[in-house]
Amino acid sequence: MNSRSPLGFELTTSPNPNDKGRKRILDLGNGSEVIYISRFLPCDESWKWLGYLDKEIPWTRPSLRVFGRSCTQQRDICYIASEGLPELSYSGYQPCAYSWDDFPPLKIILDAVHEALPGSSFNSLLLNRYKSGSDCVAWHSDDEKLYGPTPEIASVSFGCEMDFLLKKKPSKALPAQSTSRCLKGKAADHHSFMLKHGLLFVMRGHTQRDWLHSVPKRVKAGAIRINLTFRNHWSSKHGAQEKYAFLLLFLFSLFVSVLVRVLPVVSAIVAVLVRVLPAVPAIITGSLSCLYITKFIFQHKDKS
Ligand SMILES: O=C(O)CCC(=O)C(=O)O
Ligand SMILES: [Fe+2]
Repeated sequence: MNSRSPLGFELTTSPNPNDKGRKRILDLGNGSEVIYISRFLPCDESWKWLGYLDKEIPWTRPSLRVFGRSCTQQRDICYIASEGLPELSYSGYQPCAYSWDDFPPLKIILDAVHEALPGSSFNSLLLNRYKSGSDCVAWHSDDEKLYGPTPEIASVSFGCEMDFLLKKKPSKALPAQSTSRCLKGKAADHHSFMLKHGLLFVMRGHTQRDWLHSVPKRVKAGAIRINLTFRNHWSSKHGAQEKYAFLLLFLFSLFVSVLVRVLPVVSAIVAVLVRVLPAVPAIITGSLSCLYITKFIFQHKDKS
């Protein structure tokens, strides 16, 4: 796939077939997993993408309200969403939603991500730019209701390598101390990944429900890093469709359970009818004959 960028160079997403990165899947347990494909985009192309994104995207560094205090977000962001989606809002900030048509080359990466993740369907994109070593993302999970119960979040990285950390949320069922003791020797509750230039990293299943992630500050102030996080924003239409499907399923199961109870009664009535019906002509003829004989006897009795 090719598209001419506003900068005049060809932007492609067709990775070098000889250098195509392998898809690795890490099962985090309890229905959470991450996928990473290094060299998802070829190195040279990824540098072109970095240049394009750095110059063409209208980056903003928003002011947020966190625990009642205002602070500046420690990275630049931009938000792109398909038409008709409800507005995104977090920590008292509502980013302006740009359209995919404002940045047509981004559709090339969107298509490549869809191709790499069969069944995925992303309709919004949050772009992050880390300009210096002090830019970062604190521990959080992207578990907003608008992403649904098991969000799939696919992120493509460009530029300077940064660490991506995952840590398990404390279990609600057990006190914090006994949780770590219980998990000892079992599945790890911390993971660290290197977000390399051109890498596709995906979190899915219950990862947002059960895990926190962060991109910590770098000790050495390095070069710029840009990251694209593709998300599927549940529209109210999806929610309504789900409720409607649930109602239909409920009515159908109610109908089946009533049918299962009523069916034996109906079949008993049918069985009785099947036995009685052939006798009906005989019963009618017999009754009429009786009537006629009784009438005949009474008429002759009156005359005599
Ligand atoms: O920069 C990254 O790789 C992660 C960004 C992130 O976690 C987010 O935008 O929610
Ligand atoms: Fe995140």
